[in-house]
Amino acid sequence: MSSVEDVVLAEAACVILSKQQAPRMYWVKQSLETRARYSGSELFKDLNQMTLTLFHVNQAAESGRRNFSKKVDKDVMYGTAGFREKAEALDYIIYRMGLLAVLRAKYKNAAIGLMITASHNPEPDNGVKLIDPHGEMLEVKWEKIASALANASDDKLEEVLDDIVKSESINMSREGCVFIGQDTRPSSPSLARAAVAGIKVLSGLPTDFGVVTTPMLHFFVTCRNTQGAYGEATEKGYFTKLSTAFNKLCASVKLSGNYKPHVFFDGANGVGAVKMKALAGYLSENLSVDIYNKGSGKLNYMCGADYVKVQQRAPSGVPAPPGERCVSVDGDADRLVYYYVDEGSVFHMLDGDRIATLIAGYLMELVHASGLAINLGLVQTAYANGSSTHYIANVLKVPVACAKTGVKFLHEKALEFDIGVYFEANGHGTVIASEKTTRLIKDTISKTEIPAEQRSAAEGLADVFGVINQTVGDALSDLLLVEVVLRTKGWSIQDWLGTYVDLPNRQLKVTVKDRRVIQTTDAERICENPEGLQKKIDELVAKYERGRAFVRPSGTEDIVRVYAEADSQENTDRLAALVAQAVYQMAGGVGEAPTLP
Ligand SMILES: CC(=O)N[C@H]1[C@@H](OP(=O)(O)O)O[C@H](CO)[C@@H](O)[C@@H]1O
Ligand SMILES: [Mg+2]
Repeated sequence: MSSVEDVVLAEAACVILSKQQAPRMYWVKQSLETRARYSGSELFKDLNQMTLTLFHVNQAAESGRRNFSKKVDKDVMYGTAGFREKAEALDYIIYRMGLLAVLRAKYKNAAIGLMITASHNPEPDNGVKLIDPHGEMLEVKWEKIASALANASDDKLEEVLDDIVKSESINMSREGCVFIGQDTRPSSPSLARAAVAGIKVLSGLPTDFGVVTTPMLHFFVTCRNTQGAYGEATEKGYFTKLSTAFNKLCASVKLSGNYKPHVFFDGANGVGAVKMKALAGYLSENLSVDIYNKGSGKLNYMCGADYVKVQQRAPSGVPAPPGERCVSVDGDADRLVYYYVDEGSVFHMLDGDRIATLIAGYLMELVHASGLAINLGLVQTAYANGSSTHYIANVLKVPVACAKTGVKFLHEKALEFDIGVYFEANGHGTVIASEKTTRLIKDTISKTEIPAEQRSAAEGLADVFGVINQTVGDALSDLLLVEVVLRTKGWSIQDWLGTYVDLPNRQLKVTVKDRRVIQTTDAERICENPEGLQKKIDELVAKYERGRAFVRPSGTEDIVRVYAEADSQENTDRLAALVAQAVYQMAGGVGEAPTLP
């Protein structure tokens, strides 16, 4: 037994003795005595584990009570985007997520990511989410564990931590490596310190990457856990991987048609602007980027991808001439939307559905040209515009699947295809390839007996997977891929918009007493509870040409969302308002009732 472990055991005994927890005191004493007798045996290892756990868990709870006491009584929930709250109510949650990240890292025996951000939400908010070993979102079972840990009272903290260690059989002597990232919010640095405190008290190993985009942190985690096979876990490694593939793809296509290698970039006054500036330095003359909303204004205020998508208008602060291709990213740069304003000052948006169709169409062409038997599919949510679904299925002839809102559900569904493209209408999405497909593409490139054209298409596919961040939707990486496709096709943004016509659509929010009364099925397209609500929605929808509507409880806000589309904006707005009224009446609406337009 090493002297370090001796000290740990001795300290554990002191801490627990001093708290006069009689049963535990007895237990630790016994374990120390037994150690002497069984030193070196399996039984000793178990006892040592238990004592280590007791010590750490006790220290974590003590330090939590002392420095990060629980401030709010209200229960919080680890939702589709982790925890999101007002920043001042978050330090204890983030401290506890630091603890949980270490437990998860020890459980998985791999590095785990901890990102501090509230994405597109207002500047005074903040949040935290954990990233699993392959860059995925935290496993659903652990979301519940995260909520239980965040909601435990200070005096129950030790018990809850102990339960997690025992129920998940966590080996506490493993390394607990946690990668931390933060967005540019003023509250982020102190919250990152809370995370580090939580990580250290459980003897975890924090690596703080400072200000990074959420997708960069996903990338770093994946690089680390693949021992560098996915790339190098540094900013330089990230920029180099993306830009090398992008520059190669650009070099293979001459500038033609209406494509101009230039975009106006709205950075939402956040991290996207900072990292785009760095990335632009790697792109040589293949793309020039004019960056606006670089951080002098308020984060996400009247700018950014969410503002542009929801308000359906151009952000302030971007002086783009009419007809010019513009993009907006959100506060942590995992969402991307394109837009332009025409000569008549009319705003045109090209959202996640458009990006998905553009990319899926391009990939389908490469797959056909490569002659490979690859099953390509596209995953959307119920929020996808009906016209986009029709275009993908009937014009591009790419199979479409529908998943529940929330990236992890889309990602999961996309895994069912050899190559899965997934995008939420709000601009969050990416492309993933199965291991088998990645291998097949690689093998094809190296087989000289395969015709050169097919090999070159396979090389194109390989380069697409160099540009795209497969770990998660990534605004910067998606931007590069969209630019490659437009360049290849020789398209202006107007040409791209011309592929199909969006149906008018409207999103509304309804506040109800308890949004959990709304229960849905069939990828959230059907409402099962409250009884009778779906029947009412069906009746309303039937009255409108090309009508479609659904309702679901938000995972990130305390509201119910209503979505509607129909043949005209006027009809759409009316249908949305009627459905909102039905929700208000049948699902316990509070505050002012929704009014008709
Ligand atoms: C309609 C909509 O845009 N919903 C968003 C929003 O979720 P809600 O559960 O709808 O609040 O935030 C999620 C996290 O960013 C994102 O995945 C999702 O698409
Ligand atoms: Mg985001």
